[in-house]
Amino acid sequence: MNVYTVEEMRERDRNTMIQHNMDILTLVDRATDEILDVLVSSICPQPEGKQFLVVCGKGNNGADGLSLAGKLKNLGSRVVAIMIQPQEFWSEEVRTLAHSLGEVFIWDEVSVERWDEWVAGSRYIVDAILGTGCRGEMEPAVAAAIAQINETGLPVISLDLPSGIRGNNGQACEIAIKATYTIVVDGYKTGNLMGSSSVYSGELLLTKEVGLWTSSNPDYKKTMLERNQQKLPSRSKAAHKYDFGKLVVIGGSRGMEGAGFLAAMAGLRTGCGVSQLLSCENWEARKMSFYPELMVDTFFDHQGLMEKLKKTNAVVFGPGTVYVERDVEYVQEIMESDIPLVLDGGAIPLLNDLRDRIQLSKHRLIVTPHTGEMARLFRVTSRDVLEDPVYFITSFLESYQVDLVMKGPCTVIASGQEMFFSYGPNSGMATAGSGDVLSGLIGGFLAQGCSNEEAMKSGVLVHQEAGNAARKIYGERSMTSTDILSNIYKGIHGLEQTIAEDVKG
Ligand SMILES: NC(=O)C1=CN([C@@H]2O[C@H](COP(=O)(O)OP(=O)(O)OC[C@H]3O[C@@H](n4cnc5c(N)ncnc54)[C@H](OP(=O)(O)O)[C@@H]3O)[C@@H](O)[C@H]2O)[C@H](O)CC1
Ligand SMILES: [K+]
Repeated sequence: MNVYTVEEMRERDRNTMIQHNMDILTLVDRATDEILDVLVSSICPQPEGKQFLVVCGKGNNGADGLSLAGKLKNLGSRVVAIMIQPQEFWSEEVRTLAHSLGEVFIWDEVSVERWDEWVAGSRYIVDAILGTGCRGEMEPAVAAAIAQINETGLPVISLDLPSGIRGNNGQACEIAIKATYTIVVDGYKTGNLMGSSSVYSGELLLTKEVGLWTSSNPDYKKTMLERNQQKLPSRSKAAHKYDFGKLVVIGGSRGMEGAGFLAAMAGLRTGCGVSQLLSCENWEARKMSFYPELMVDTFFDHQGLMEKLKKTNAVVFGPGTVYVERDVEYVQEIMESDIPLVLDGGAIPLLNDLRDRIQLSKHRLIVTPHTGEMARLFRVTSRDVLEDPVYFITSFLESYQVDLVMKGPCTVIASGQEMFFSYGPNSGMATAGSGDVLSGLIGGFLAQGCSNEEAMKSGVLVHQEAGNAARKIYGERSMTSTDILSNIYKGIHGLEQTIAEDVKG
């Protein structure tokens, strides 16, 4: 399933029209065939006799609304179509569609009584006010309509995006539609997945592709992260524990001891044979091991560290550490050895110190910042990153030449010329230690010989599913990172099951 920015979507529309000699009305017609298909199959199986209140804007999102209204009418539904803007502002396409629909009302001319009567008689509201064309400032008439729709209590079906959610970053304008369903046309927009979109979108439902031109060579190919893209490391019954790899987590510090333990333990749960937590001299992990199955040790200098990393297949550096300049040399040494390395937490700011030396790394580094850590690296605010996440992801790849897992409500894996979006909103994942579990999972897969891409994908998928399983038991409020950790097995089972089904065909 592809993901597009608004600019990419516009380019696709433009090229489809030029290369296939197609006009906007044909595109809208194709889009609403697919929207109707989703509406009937997933929301309202018997639309005949039911009333839909369809509220439309002056652009192509509004054209989608009017075209859908016509098709619902043909199926025997009752339709009340309202245009927000007066006629002089309508696009050519909107004019044509409104004309063929027959009766269309203008927002400013609708009395309160009429509105109340329509709301009382309707089963659904269709929100076709704004789609990908939404810009920041909200016009008063649009804001008023959105507020009034939100107050009705009726299920709202938003077309493409909830009106007021911006198509690239998912940020809400000062007001936005609170949808029950959002039917997304042709491919996810980055704004369907990121920012606060999950608060407004309700259930996301994607239409089939509508036959738009698609670049065979995009700057960055963007897709949804899907389970069936994965394979797990193989396991032999005759194996020795070192055959399954050894992970070392260099983590924890005074006051943040648990982070290192969570990461090391998460790694062990992926199936690696040995997992060790190493702490440096200022905090002796040995004195407080929470888990008997972990090896725990301390190092005091370079030599001590490299000695301890013998027979190590992957290192995660940074869960629960704080930035110390001395760590630059430790990280550099690991980079120059043959050991795959994940930089997390307190080790992320070291990237700026290491910038000139990253090319010396034998393995491409994996870095796992959340948006705040990303912002600090670029010396901007988190708000700046949230305003244009795709720009910052691409800048990150280009500036540092590393692989990236940007953690957030929608975690994004970025590597080379590709991005993978993992969408599955769960507020319970925003809890202390959740990121440490994730970096440990990625490290655990790396230690078993997975490539960076496989380890990042499996790590993110397992983390999300373990989080969903923890939510089922404890709920989003009460679940903690220990609960995510103890449900990792369910995430792994999920992946194993998908792989088994794929093999069966
Ligand atoms: N890509 C596809 O497969 C297809 C998508 N389609 C649908 O088209 C929309 C995008 O349509 P577009 O016309 O580009 O944009 P919108 O309909 O979202 O709205 C643009 C108009 O709204 C005005 N606007 C923008 N922001 C605001 C605001 N905050 N307050 C008030 N008004 C606003 C803007 O007017 P200007 O004054 O700036 O000129 C625009 O005119 C996409 O989302 C799909 O639903 C088609 O189906 C074709 C296939
Ligand atoms: K909309």
